Amino acid sequence: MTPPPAPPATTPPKRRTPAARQRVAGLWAAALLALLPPAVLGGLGWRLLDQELDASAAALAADLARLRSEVPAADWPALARQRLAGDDVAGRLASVADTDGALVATSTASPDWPTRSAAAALHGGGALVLTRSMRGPLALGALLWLSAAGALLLWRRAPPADRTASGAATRADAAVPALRTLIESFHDGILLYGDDGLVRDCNSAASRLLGLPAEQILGQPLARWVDLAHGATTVGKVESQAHRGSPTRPFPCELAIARVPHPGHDLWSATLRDLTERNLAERQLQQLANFDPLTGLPNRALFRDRLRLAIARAGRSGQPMALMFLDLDRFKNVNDSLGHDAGDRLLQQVAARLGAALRGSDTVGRSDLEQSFTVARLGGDEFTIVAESLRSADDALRIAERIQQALQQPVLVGKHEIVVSTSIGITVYPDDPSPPDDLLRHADQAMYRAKELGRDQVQFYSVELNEQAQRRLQLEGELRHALERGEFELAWQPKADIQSGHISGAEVLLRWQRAGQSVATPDVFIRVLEETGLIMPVGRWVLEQAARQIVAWRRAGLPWLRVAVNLSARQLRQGDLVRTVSEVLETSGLPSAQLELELTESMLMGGEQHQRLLHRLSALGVQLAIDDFGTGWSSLSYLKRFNVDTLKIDRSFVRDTPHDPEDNAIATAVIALARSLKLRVVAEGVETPEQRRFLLDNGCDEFQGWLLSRPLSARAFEAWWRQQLLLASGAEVEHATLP
Ligand SMILES: Nc1nc2c(ncn2[C@@H]2O[C@@H]3COP(=O)(O)O[C@H]4[C@@H](O)[C@H](n5cnc6c(=O)[nH]c(N)nc65)O[C@@H]4COP(=O)(O)O[C@H]3[C@H]2O)c(=O)[nH]1
Repeated sequence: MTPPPAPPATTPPKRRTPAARQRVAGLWAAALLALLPPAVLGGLGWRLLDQELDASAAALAADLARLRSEVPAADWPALARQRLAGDDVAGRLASVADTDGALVATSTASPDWPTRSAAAALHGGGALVLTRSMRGPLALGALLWLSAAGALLLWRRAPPADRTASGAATRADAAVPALRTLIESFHDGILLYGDDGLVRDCNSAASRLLGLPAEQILGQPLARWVDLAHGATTVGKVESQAHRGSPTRPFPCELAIARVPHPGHDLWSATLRDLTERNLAERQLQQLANFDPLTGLPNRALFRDRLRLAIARAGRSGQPMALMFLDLDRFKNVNDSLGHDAGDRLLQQVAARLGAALRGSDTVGRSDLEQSFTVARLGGDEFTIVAESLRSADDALRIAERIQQALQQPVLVGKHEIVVSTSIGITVYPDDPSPPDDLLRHADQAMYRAKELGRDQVQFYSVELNEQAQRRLQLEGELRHALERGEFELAWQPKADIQSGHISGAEVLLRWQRAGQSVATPDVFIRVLEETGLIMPVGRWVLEQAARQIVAWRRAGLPWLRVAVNLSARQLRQGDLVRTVSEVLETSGLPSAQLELELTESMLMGGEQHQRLLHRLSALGVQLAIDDFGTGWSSLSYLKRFNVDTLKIDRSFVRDTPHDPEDNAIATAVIALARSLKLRVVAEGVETPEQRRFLLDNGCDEFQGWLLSRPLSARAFEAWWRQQLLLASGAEVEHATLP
């Protein structure tokens, strides 16, 4: 790039500054000072010369008068001429006149102009005029005056430092190289230039910044390299642009211009600071503050800004705008099973797919209007899209469907092919005329509803949804205090040997009893507990309560009973589960073999970390059971790798046995798998004698379900259990009557 032409180095017509006025006054004073001493000296010298001439004339006249009195009158003129020719009057013109004024004698000298004459009367008559040239003394005086005036003028115009005492001057002289070294050490480029804009001097940083040796910079106009939009002599600091190398490349700079007082004429200094790195750092900071580092999409902060602008535009144009909230379905499973790196890569690919799906004006089959989209990642697996310039809410639905289609294609993450689906919540402005934060909340609520409807769904926001969300918020608030208010209870559901019907254990199930309300089952609140993290203290409470109860029953004379406690994925991920379990065992006195932890399949797939954790739990002597087996990401290799003791056939597979061949096949396959891996297999949700018979015939070990007992309060369970024990001890017949 060729630098712009240098602006004319003119200074605007200006009134004299105080400094300039001071300088002029100084000059007058200097001139006066310079003039006065030579004038005084000259006057005095002139007078002295005059007196000396008068005295010489008087002495010569006396000499000539004596001569005239001593010689005869006829000889006197010749003697007079002889005397005048003597060296006394050398250089001076002397003329002697007789008493009648006739010229008697005259010397031969002819003094240069200007001359001065002195007359003396000859004793006895006649007169003498002595004339001498004043050129010599005058020339000397003029020379003296000039040199004095010159010296004074120079003194006046020299910088104050130069007018210091000689010692200080010596020090200043010595400081000059040090000053140069100092300037050379500056990282900023410094260029010195005159009113004409031509560079007089520069430090090596300037030459480095401009990418040229100093020789190629000196004598050249500064404007060749630096954009001087504000003028070359406008003192101040501005951000500008400079040009480096040849051919030149522009770079941003900070330009500071200062006036440098200098004898004779002012100089200017331009200090150049390269802003390339600073600007880069600023851009990086801005990037960090506004964009998600993983996907490069706008983050929540930038998204909020864009949403505000989009609302304003929609308000002006009257064209609806849709806000979509996307959440990937079962993303946690990917994270848990394939690890966070895989999860990250999946999110990156989803971001790219969203961008690709929305690119182009025919996104919703329209080319008449220029639509614009903002895709952002709010965090985790949550994405938002602002779609502007819609015709109606239908457009938003078509966009959502397009996104779903785009995401349905399998994503390759490492060696794994993953199929993701997404739940989408939509709210449309101005149908929903809420402020930005509420719009976001409404889209989020709609997304929640979409998830509840069974994933991979699209749901629009509605007033009813809002009410539902309000209820959830209220639930959350109430759950936060449920533990301290003692509102949680445990329900106990027995498990029995499928053959003998002997009680083999019990599963504890959480219940929430709010004052004045019916008992709530986990489907009402467990998800909220998990999402809010409240599952951590509540989960610990369940463990403690269950262990304490079993020990209390044992102390009350009942046999040991293996108790199964459900765990949430969050309890595995967060906190130190092994420590919690061992503390609970220790404080309660429950033998570890009497505790069974029920996990879901997806929890097994949390990679190495979960594997280690489960091994440590197993090392404590605790039993591990896989709940709802067959519903998740069943993987035989996981079963082998973890020290699992029990498989539980999910009740959804038990429900339609023995009538549904598919369920029969799954149930028998799980049993066969458990047998071959030497695991205990428990069927849950057994409600009918036929189901029990079918499971028994196929080799199931234990069963659990309403056929045996519904979940009971601790007191009811104890009573039921005692009765069962009684029956078992005295009346085997009773069991035999079980179908
Ligand atoms: N239709 C039918 N249902 C039967 C039958 N027998 C038992 N059930 C129900 O099946 C569920 C069995 O528990 P789950 O599969 O571990 O599933 C549990 C478990 O995953 C979770 N949960 C319960 N308590 C806790 C807890 O303390 N911590 C955690 N993290 N989760 C819990 O909540 C889920 C639901 O618990 P509940 O509502 O108590 O529902 C229980 C139980 O009441 C039957 O014959 N027919």
